[in-house]
Amino acid sequence: MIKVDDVHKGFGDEKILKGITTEFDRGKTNLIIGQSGSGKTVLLKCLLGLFKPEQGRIYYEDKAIQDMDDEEQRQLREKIGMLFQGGALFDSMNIEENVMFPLRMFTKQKKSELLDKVNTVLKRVNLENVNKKFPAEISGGMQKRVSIARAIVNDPKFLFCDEPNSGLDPKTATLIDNLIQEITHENNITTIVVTHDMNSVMEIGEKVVLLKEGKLAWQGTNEEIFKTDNEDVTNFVYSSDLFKKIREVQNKEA
Ligand SMILES: Nc1ncnc2c1ncn2[C@@H]1O[C@H](COP(=O)(O)OP(=O)(O)OP(=O)(O)O)[C@@H](O)[C@H]1O
Repeated sequence: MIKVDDVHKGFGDEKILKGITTEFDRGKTNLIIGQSGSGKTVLLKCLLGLFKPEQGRIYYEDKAIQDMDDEEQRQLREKIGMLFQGGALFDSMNIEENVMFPLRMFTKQKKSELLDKVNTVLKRVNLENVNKKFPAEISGGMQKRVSIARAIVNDPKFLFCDEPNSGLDPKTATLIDNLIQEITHENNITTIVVTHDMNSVMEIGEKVVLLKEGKLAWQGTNEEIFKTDNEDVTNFVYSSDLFKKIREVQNKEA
């Protein structure tokens, strides 16, 4: 579990996060949504300790990052998996080397043990026989699966995904979403996904946090989001014509 308590963050005179309080649950896919510029990435960077809030605290389980010494922060980083926007694989490394990268940073195990772990996670994301290929030689969806394998190879307790679907066709995007959710449940991970994608909200939004202009506008589940009359939610969700039509049909049927 990650708890965010009254977090404020700005740059110069500009206030970006204006007192965010929420919780991200363990064993669930927690989604942060909101319009461009609402502060999603800034919040993610605060959670990761890359930005220091001017006010407020962020708790990992029971301990606030603000109270952790350097060694505790290093230990925390070991428990975090990151799935970056665009995959961010190293072009000059083959798939096996890409997935092994975080293990090399954090462990001193023998190469054969590392390779076992790499093969286990590649198998988990349904990728076999690609070890010696380079990122440019596989599809975007496969690259994304490699990125997921790399994010979970260290057996993280916390998984952060920044726009995991960007650049994927709808079917592949759904496969990636479902994979993230399955791994979250299997390993009881606290997963946080930053997304614009309403399909992701429908598919895997076990907890959804909507930001608007640096404030928490609404939070709830994917089932609740389509029922609420909260204006910020309806403005965000039904800015898409498709979802507007779905709502019209639902209202007619009701
Ligand atoms: N390092 C920084 N220095 C100054 N301003 C920043 C910095 N990082 C973000 N901002 C500002 O914070 C605001 C929120 O940005 P943020 O990237 O969190 O939005 P977002 O909700 O993630 O948007 P998008 O969906 O487009 O990625 C923006 O106005 C941005 O210019």
